[in-house]
This record gives sequence, structure tokens and C-alpha cells, in this order.
Amino acid sequence: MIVRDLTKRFGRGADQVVAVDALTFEVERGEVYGLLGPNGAGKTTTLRMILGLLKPDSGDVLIDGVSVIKSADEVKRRIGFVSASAGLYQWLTTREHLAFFADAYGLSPERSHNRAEELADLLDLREFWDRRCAVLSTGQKQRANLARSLVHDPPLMLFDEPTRGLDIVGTEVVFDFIRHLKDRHKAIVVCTHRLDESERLCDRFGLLHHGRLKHEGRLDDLLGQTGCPSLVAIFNEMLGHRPVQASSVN
Ligand SMILES: Nc1ncnc2c1ncn2[C@@H]1O[C@H](COP(=O)(O)OP(=O)(O)OP(=O)(O)O)[C@@H](O)[C@H]1O
Repeated sequence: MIVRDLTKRFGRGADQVVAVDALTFEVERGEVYGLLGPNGAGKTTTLRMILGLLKPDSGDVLIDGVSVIKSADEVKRRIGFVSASAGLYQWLTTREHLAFFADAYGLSPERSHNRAEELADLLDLREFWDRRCAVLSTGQKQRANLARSLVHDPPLMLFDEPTRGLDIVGTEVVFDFIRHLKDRHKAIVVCTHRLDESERLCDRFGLLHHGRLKHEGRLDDLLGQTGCPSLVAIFNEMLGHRPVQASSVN
């Protein structure tokens, strides 16, 4: 995926906010890219533009050479999206969800059946396969949600706070899923506030502040460039935030 000079402003005049400001980055197949930033940095706005849900003021996104400006529907077919808040239909079972989304993406009935079987094995869905999503546990819902996102086997996967609200086991399921996608040569973007998790998961990072990339690179490169000991320290420096020193507290 190539994000090129993406810009989005909201409002007018003195109230105008430049949510995303000439943002450029690339994510290779088989790479996990952490798009990180504080509240209001522009992460969600960026994801919405990549997904073709929000029109940029300028710039473009190319997925396998297909432009979101020229062919938003083509781009949508090439993306799987996982968000902590993305809803499942409460009255559908997991099996029905996969069939519904496979149909929406235009898979043949045979391909839909085969994908459902593969995903049921991959994410261990069979124990709650025919239960309505309303009665599933948070972890089961997240597994159903992960399966739904991958039903059309897209080349690009976007994750927005994928572990929010999950316990350690649920978090590991998400991690294993992302590692599986990496092994399958997907391009993967993860937005999260969990810097410790992103350090474990991501190959490369883009640190966003006021809609601009302030730092980009592999963790070692970022630590070397900034002289900071951790991502948290880089964040604090970027935000001009000085942690309280124990010795300075009376
Ligand atoms: N529809 C909108 N109308 C006006 N301003 C908006 C709109 N959407 C986002 N913004 C503003 O754009 C900026 C970027 O918001 P965005 O939601 O992209 O940040 P974020 O990095 O996802 O934040 P968070 O981590 O809190 O979800 C913020 O200042 C926000 O208030």
C-alpha cells in the first residue's frame, strides 16, 4: 500500500483543523506497520480515507496499484478491517456472518463454504459456530470479528485498537492472527495506544502528531535517531511531556 501526500481538513477559517497533513508512507506485503499517535493525531481519519469512507482534500492511496480516488469500491474489496468497536450483527450466528460477508464480497457459494471452513479451523470457531453473536463472550466475538474481516482474503489488513477490552488470552489470539497474516504476505497496518504491544508486533513504525509523521522507521532506527530508550520515551519527547521524577516530588 502507498499513502501519498494525504491531506484532510475539517471546518473553516479559525476553526479549521488539519487532521491529516501531507501524510506519506508505504507498507510492504508481509510487513506489520504500526501507525501510532496520541489522541487526535489523525489515525482514524487516515484509516477512513484508506478505506474510501472519507474523501481526502488531496493525495491518494494505492493498493496493489488501485487508487482510492479513482476506484473506491475496488479498494474496499482489497481491505480487511478490524476495529474494537466494529459491530457484529447481534442476531446472526458466526456461520451466518461469514456467509453474509462472503456474499457481499461476491464469493461463489463453494468458495464461501471453503473460506468458512478454513477460518473456523484457524480461529477455533466451531464451539460457538451456530450461536447468535448476542450471546458470545467478548473473546468469542473478537474471533468471529477477525474471521469476518478475512473472509474475502484481502491483500491489506487494517487494525484499529484490535486488543481493546481483551484479556491476555484474547490479546494473544489477535497477535497470532496478525502473525498468520504476515506469514500469508498481507500488508498490515495496526493503530494502537498500546506501545508495549506494538513493540512486540510491528516491524516498522510511523509516529503521527498533528496529522504529520514525526518519526518513521524500525524500532532500532528510531531509538538510534532519537537517543531515547523506548517508544514511550520517544512519545513523551514528541509531545513535550516530561515524566515526573520521583526525586522531584516532595
Ligand atoms: N468529522 C470531523 N469533524 C471535525 N473534526 C474532526 C472530525 N473527525 C476528526 N476531527 C478532528 O481531526 C483530528 C484528528 O482526529 P482523529 O480522530 O483522526 O484522531 P485519532 O488519532 O484517531 O485520535 P484517537 O486516538 O483519539 O482516536 C482531531 O482534532 C479531531 O477532533
